[in-house]
Amino acid sequence: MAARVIDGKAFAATVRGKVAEHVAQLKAQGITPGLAVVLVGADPASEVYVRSKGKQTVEAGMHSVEKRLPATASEDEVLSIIEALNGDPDVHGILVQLPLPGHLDESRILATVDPAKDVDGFHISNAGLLATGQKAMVPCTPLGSLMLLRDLHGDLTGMEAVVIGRSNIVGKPMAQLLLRDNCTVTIAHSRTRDLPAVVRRADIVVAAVGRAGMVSGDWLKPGSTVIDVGITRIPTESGKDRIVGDCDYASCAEVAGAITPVPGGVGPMTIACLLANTLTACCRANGLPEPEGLTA
Ligand SMILES: NC(=O)C1=CN([C@@H]2O[C@H](COP(=O)(O)OP(=O)(O)OC[C@H]3O[C@@H](n4cnc5c(N)ncnc54)[C@H](OP(=O)(O)O)[C@@H]3O)[C@@H](O)[C@H]2O)C=CC1
Ligand SMILES: Nc1nc(=O)c2c([nH]1)NC[C@@H]1CN(c3ccc(C(=O)N[C@@H](CCC(=O)O)C(=O)O)cc3)C=[N+]21
Repeated sequence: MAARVIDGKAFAATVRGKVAEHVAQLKAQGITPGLAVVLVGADPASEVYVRSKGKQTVEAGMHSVEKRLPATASEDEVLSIIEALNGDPDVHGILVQLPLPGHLDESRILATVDPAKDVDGFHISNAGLLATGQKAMVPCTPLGSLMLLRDLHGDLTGMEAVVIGRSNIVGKPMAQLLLRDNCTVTIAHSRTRDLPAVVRRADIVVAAVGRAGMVSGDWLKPGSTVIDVGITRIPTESGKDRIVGDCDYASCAEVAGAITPVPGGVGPMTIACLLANTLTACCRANGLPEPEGLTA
């Protein structure tokens, strides 16, 4: 039987609608949540994301700030922009678009963002809070993936989850969230022996690798849920890029019980969760109760 297609695009629109409702309530009290995006250099893919983040921020009723620096910007210039945003009371969320140009020290830059405004959840203090089961800012892509899984399955307790990829921005926080929801979690990576056999154990597979079509349907346990985080750009004859995931969609959709498409799966959830995190940060900054259903 063909897998159910998990409509991340539609779910993300619902999340953004909830965020917009909360924002309207805050604005009635004279509070406008604000998100600042810092973009260093002009990577074309980053330009696309930053533009759609700005548009969706404004559509949700929030204040949107864009700080652009040339690819040649010095580390001190980037740090002083972040420090200014840390001190700006109209800004509740700060996102430094990755990847950064190679001459910049990414960990030093991310560590400069005020953890309370770290809507990406990349600051080590947020990573540590998440790992120790405390209230944190949770990275957007794992948070969005978890929302899709909870919507599909309700309680995840006892499920076997295999996360492929161990990056600090996707794989590791994803594994932490699944663990917190009582899954039995395995993290696989490039040194994993017999990856297909590991994946075959999984009720839930999260693929966050960046290798187009790597996971094939015959790796999957029939009926399992596949969350495809990967995004690889493939040039097409028309000159416009097409994006594909880490899973071979055609063969996986024959075996899985449910699968996220690329595009239209996890990607839109990432941006919706960025707005949700900005709202959460704004509520915390103002000592107000947090929105329900929009945090982990
Ligand atoms: N949809 C969205 O919103 C988002 C999508 N992405 C996409 O998700 C993907 C992953 O991103 P990110 O985590 O930043 O990537 P990284 O490159 O930081 O991490 C990739 C991970 O995949 C592992 N890996 C590489 N090759 C293999 C292999 N052959 N078998 C098993 N594991 C392997 C690596 O292992 P090792 O550690 O051993 O090197 C590493 O842990 C990318 O395609 C990215 O574009 C990212 C963020 C948001
Ligand atoms: N500090 C930081 N935080 C990030 O969250 C971050 C980042 N840097 N750098 C790049 C990655 C990638 N990322 C995506 C966001 C949205 C889509 C998205 O909306 N994708 C759509 C389609 C987009 C298209 O067609 O290109 C989809 O999958 O349907 C994808 C990927 C966030 N990232």
